[in-house]
Amino acid sequence: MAAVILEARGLTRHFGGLKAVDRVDFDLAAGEIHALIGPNGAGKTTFVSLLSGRIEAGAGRILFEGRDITRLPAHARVRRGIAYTFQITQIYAALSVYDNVALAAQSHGSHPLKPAAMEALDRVGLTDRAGQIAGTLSYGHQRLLEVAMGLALKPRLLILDEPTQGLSQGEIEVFNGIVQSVVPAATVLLIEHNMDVVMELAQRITVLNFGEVLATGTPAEIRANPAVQAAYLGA
Ligand SMILES: Nc1ncnc2c1ncn2[C@@H]1O[C@H](COP(=O)(O)OP(=O)(O)OP(=O)(O)O)[C@@H](O)[C@H]1O
Repeated sequence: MAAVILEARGLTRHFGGLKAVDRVDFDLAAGEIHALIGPNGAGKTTFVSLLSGRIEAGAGRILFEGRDITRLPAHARVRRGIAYTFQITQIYAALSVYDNVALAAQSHGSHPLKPAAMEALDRVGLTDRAGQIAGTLSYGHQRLLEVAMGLALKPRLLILDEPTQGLSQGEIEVFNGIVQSVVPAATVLLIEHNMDVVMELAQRITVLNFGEVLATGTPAEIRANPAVQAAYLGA
């Protein structure tokens, strides 16, 4: 296996009595596309929120590029190269498409700003819409803008939470191409319910169930795993 870029050990987050993420061990290989799947409520969003620092771990630790980031605030993790695009609410609806991406590029410290912002827009195919007010974009284009904002941060690790939700088939194909273009320079961790997207993109898949890792493996191994079929794929 390639070098490990991110390592979680015993990562845990409970909400009251609910074990949303429970003692999870997880390795991400540098340069891979890794999908995180599992039934609704399995703990996927909570898990990536722990990795990005949006929420604090109850126990366990996270190493990123060999350094312990468990207690770092989210913004410090962004500076280390972890970008988490999670929800459309990240977009500034009243600003132009360009300004949204430029803000992300600026927070990365890119200089000059314009080429960095335009490159990110070009990668998601939104160059022609640079001047448009972001809130007037179609839903699919807003999701692509969100990905462009993530790319403008020049991440080492890009975490995408259900990025294809609500996209048309054509937009999904564009999205798949974008993700494939990001690796292996960067690493991608993808929460995804669309199994066609998972099977096309992922080199490895981790299945979460009730806050625990049920299985990790290649797409073929995961498809053939009886426990996964019972808990998720066959459902
Ligand atoms: N802030 C919170 N307070 C209390 N419970 C929470 C909180 N966030 C998540 N949970 C609960 O933790 C469990 C895991 O939720 P999470 O959103 O991580 O699952 P998920 O696998 O991402 O689900 P989905 O596929 O539906 O997005 C769920 O039972 C959820 O209701």
